[in-house]
Amino acid sequence: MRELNISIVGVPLDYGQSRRGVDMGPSAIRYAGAVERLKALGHEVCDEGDIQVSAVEKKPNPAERLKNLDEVVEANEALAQKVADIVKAGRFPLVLGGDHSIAIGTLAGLTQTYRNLGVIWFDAHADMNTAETSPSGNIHGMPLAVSMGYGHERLTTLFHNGNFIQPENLIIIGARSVDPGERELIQKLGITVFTMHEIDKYGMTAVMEKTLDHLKERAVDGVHLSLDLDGLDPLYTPGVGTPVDGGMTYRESHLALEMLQEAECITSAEFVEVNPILDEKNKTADVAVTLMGSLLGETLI
Ligand SMILES: NC(=[NH2+])NCCC[C@H](N)C(=O)O
Ligand SMILES: [Mn+2]
Ligand SMILES: [Mn+2]
Repeated sequence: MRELNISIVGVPLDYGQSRRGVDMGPSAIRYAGAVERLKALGHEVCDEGDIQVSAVEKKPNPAERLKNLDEVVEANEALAQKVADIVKAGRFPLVLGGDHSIAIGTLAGLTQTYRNLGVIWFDAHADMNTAETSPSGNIHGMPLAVSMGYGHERLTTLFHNGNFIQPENLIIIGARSVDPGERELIQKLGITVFTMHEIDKYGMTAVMEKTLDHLKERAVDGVHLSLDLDGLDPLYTPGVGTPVDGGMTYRESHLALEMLQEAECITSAEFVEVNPILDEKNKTADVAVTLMGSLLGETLI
């Protein structure tokens, strides 16, 4: 097993969507024992604390296409800088959300160093809306579009050196709620999506083998795993703001991450959308931590 120098960064941000509570995700994940679990596997772990997120009152503003744009930009700029510094120090960034808009900052930080980054996006959603296509105005539904250069200029230029994620380097796994504008962009860019249909039909083993083969063919120089806990079925992860029935099982998700561990390809990861207010006895954060274990070296025997 690879022994890593892991830097944990919490992002207590909930401005990328409308429900409060997901800002407490990092605390819930720490409480579930993330640091201890990873140390027990032999990794060196440094908890670098949380990114500062300014506290303002969330006011619905019907004229605002993108909700809380200033706050989302500010937190993501700080996160991008932090992630870039962690990578430059030769460490493995492990980012704890927070809503999924934080992937904008994580990916902007990573692409400072990685020129041909692969991204595995584990999610019920495609998160590929723009201001024009979004049904909600929630920025957590937009980070993938932004990371490929589509969307509001303040988001696409955030901490940016013009090095976007190549659409061919992106793989979405577990999708089952895709908006019309997202479907168009997926088709236009030829994004690889393994929806629940493909997972049901071929099984998770085949889906992960195809994912790994694809990234190898693309000759990526790093692979980021962005794991939205709503990718799993809400039976297992009820503490998320936008649950969608018919998701991946607990074992399918573990298998996927165990296969990524066996392939030793992941160079950074983030776990997002844990909302302890909506959760049942911290179940969703507990699942996030057991998944981190599988991703980073835990085996059943
Ligand atoms: N990261 C998430 N949970 N995203 C949910 C997005 C839901 C919907 N597609 C929207 O754009 O509003
Ligand atoms: Mn989602
Ligand atoms: Mn998401």
